[in-house]
Amino acid sequence: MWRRVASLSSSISSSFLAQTASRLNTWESLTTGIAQQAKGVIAPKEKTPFITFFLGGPGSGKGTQCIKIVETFGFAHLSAGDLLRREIASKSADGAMILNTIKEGKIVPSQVTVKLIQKEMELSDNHKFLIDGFPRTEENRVSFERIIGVEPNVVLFFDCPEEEMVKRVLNRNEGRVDDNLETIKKRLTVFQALSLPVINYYSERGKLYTIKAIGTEDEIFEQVRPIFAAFEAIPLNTRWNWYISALVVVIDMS
Ligand SMILES: Nc1ncnc2c1ncn2[C@@H]1O[C@H](COP(=O)(O)OP(=O)(O)OP(=O)(O)O)[C@@H](O)[C@H]1O
Ligand SMILES: O=c1ccn([C@@H]2O[C@H](COP(=O)(O)O)[C@@H](O)[C@H]2O)c(=O)[nH]1
Ligand SMILES: [Mg+2]
Repeated sequence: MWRRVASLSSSISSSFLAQTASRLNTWESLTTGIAQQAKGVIAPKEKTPFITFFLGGPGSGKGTQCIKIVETFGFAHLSAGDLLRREIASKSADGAMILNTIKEGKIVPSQVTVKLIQKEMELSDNHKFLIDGFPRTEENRVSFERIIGVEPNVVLFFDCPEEEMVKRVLNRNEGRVDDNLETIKKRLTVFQALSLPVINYYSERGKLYTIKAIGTEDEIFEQVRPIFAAFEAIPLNTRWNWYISALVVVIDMS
């Protein structure tokens, strides 16, 4: 259906098309969510989940902007890194393995991370999830889709120069075991090799919103705000809403 609408005119800007495709994908993923609920994979909730994946290199400013997104748009913030650090602090069975993996700048096995995210989603009363720093690898992505049974509605990517990311991480001063030059270099290599393919995957599906993550925190948020504001403006709870927004697109184009 969305492909038919999208092919009506080649003169529409690609960003507009990407936005439209994304809205239509929202419908696709909502119906997938409903199907998964029917199969009992995820607990039925009053509203279908709206999922944002927030990706970007170490120190690109994801966590900082999550605070603003939560304040403004009321998402539940799930930082994969924070969930893993909580496992270390609680000395859980996986704690020692997670600590070593983080010190090495490597990626924790998907099943461990996805289970932690799943638990938080199930415990939350919210239906809007801002999943920060995940999926880090294609295997993470596939594992999330298989276990949770839904795809993201929006994927945000913070594009930041390496020099700036290194500077920010070294100044962070939060006592993180991975905030040292040796681990940062490893994390940057892992990001390039394993996380960029995930970003490319979502770009090809028209779900990716890339932000140049340099400037002040407020300047960056002013680039982030319209992305979520657009989704707030058009609630997609029903098929009719969907058709209406598609119609608006067609009228806009003519
Ligand atoms: N726009 C900005 N300009 C300068 N410093 C910033 C900016 N945004 C965030 N910072 C600072 O950079 C550091 C890293 O930011 P943050 O923790 O939000 O990054 P992150 O993407 O979550 O990193 P990680 O993936 O390592 O968790 C923090 O000390 C934060 O205060
Ligand atoms: O999905 C994930 C997220 C994180 N990790 C590990 O944790 C650190 C820190 O993550 P931040 O998002 O920067 O807080 C990361 O370098 C990985 O080692 C992970 O394995 N999987
Ligand atoms: Mg962070």
